[in-house]
Amino acid sequence: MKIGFIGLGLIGGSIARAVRYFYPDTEIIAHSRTRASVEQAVADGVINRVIDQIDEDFSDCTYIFLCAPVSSNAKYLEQLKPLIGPDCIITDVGSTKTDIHEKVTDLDMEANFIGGHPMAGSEKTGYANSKRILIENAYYMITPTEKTPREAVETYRDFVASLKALPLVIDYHTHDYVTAGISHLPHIIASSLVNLVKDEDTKDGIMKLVAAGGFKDITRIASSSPEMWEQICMTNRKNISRILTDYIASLEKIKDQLDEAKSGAIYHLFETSRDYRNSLPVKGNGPLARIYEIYCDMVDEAGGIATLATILASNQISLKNIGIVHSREFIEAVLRIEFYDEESMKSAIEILRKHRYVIYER
Ligand SMILES: NC(=O)c1ccc[n+]([C@@H]2O[C@H](COP(=O)([O-])OP(=O)(O)OC[C@H]3O[C@@H](n4cnc5c(N)ncnc54)[C@H](O)[C@@H]3O)[C@@H](O)[C@H]2O)c1
Ligand SMILES: O=C(O)C(=O)C[C@]1(C(=O)O)C=C[C@@H](O)C=C1
Repeated sequence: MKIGFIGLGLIGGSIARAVRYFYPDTEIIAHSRTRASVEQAVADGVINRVIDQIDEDFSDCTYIFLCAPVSSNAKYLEQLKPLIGPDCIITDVGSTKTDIHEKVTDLDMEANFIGGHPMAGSEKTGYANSKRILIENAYYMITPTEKTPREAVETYRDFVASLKALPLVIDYHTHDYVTAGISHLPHIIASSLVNLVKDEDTKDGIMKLVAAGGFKDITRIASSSPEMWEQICMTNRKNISRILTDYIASLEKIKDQLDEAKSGAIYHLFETSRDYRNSLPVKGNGPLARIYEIYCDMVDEAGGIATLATILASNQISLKNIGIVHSREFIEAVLRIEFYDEESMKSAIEILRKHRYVIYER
């Protein structure tokens, strides 16, 4: 198998690493704007060759992954059209799908296109931050066209699953409606909140100084790439605008409830969100979902860690990792204990609590 990548940053690099791991003999070629990254990928053994411009080298690829920002991906279709073989599948990883599907239709390339979008990522960009396990256990949305051969869709779905992601075939309109709500609006909220705090801070910047877990948890994604997010917003304007309208209305409702001191309504706001948030499925949240960790108050005595480890070992519970953490979330240092599976973690919590350890679960 030969696979081509155009754009080899966080997502392209992560997929290339997964392909290299699960299909070591695959020939992987890549063209990217950042020359240093693709050269590093060759040095890492992740890809075989750097391609300076889009040429016949892409002609015999089984799959070509477009992994640049969304609007840039769409621009490559035209260059690829005269080059690709009849069975080649061009796929992308872009966060919006309508724009690229419309370009594919305009160019009459539907039989050779399957849209793709792994629901995993980070606020960090670039090949240097790519990880083989990034897409593992993450939903990977697949948006075929009406003319993509069904066998090609099935083969591609199996390929995605073989990289340990969770394929989900969906139409591209639904994709853009859904992602506006669970990804695009949250990014706008995070960035606008950060900018609001920047503008409302005291002259001596006390808000910035004391900002703690709450602010940091909800705004991590405000550090994401402006180039990528500008293109996402510009290619899903209608869906984002619609849900933004509903969101603004919900904020106005909350403001009215506050102004009128409707405490029951405010209680209901937090109660409903807590129940829904707590019901989110754990499966499909990317590699982080597979971390089974707890935090435990440090016992301030010599050999404290050894005692705790011995209690767990004598109950046949293996530890994956154990270490002291100094985190702003906890007043004192705590012990972070990581397990191999959920069952071990649950048993450990029960046993340690019986021994009067104070445990914090995530
Ligand atoms: N970051 C995420 O969380 C995330 C998650 C899922 C999907 N995506 C989608 O994946 C795609 C890539 O995002 P990323 O996070 O990997 O970004 P990134 O910035 O880490 O990587 C983009 C890569 O594309 C290259 N590039 C940029 N413009 C190019 C062009 N015109 N031609 C060739 N190469 C170009 C860059 O040099 C870089 O190597 C985007 O379409 C994005 O919507 C991102
Ligand atoms: O975890 C993050 O940092 C992300 O923003 C990942 C995230 C998201 O969940 O919104 C971002 C964009 C993608 O298209 C898919 C996933």
